[in-house]
Amino acid sequence: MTPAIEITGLTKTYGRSVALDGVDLTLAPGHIVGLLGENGCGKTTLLKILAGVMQDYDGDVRIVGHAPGPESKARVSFLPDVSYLPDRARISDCVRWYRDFFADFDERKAARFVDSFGFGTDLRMKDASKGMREKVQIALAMSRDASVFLLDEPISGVDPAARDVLLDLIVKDLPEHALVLVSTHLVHDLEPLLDSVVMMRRGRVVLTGDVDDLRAEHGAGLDAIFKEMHR
Ligand SMILES: Nc1ncnc2c1ncn2[C@@H]1O[C@H](COP(=O)(O)OP(=O)(O)OP(=O)(O)O)[C@@H](O)[C@H]1O
Repeated sequence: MTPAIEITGLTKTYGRSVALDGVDLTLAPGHIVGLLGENGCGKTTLLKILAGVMQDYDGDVRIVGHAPGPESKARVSFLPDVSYLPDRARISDCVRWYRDFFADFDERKAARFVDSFGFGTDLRMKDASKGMREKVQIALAMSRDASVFLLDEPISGVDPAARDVLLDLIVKDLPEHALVLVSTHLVHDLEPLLDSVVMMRRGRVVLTGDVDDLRAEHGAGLDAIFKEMHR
């Protein structure tokens, strides 16, 4: 089966600063993978390149066999770590834009998700809290029938009780064979969801592995492994 993501020698610099330093990474479809690492280690940069929104890099990147571009973008659902929905938009507008823009968008699925939040589709983004915006953005991103979901810090703004609801939403009705690559600092919250992890440090991938294998090998949970690595 074609890898969901295949990266060879990926290097990205911002001026003299090296954000990604020769990243090699292959991820198979059908997994939920945590992208972990300290602040500034390159997670967002990596996700932006995979999403096709950052084009200036060296190395080879393939998403389901395609270099980042229109074909890969049609297969990738990207949730950035910033709020991108316009203030004036109502939730119903956002749902309509997604429907018009993405052929694989499931409007009924999105409506179910939004319904479950209980704040109605007339809500304007300017009146939504950070957490509410995050919920809407996750609902939109997860309502696509994508092959690869790239989620950058999806639950950082929501309260602990809402986190579980959103994590359920992320895994619920996931398209078969989809890869979910999710960056997070909330290792403990995401650990139950993850099949495997990619740990980064200073622009490099320093550890990859199956979560159960890592736990058995280190005799500790991901949080402890992460802290140990970054000590
Ligand atoms: N637009 C930019 N211009 C210059 N340097 C940048 C820019 N964006 C990121 N960087 C630098 O690139 C490196 C990687 O940043 P990136 O945002 O990818 O890290 P991150 O792992 O997502 O961090 P965090 O966990 O804090 O979100 C950092 O050193 C950062 O300062």
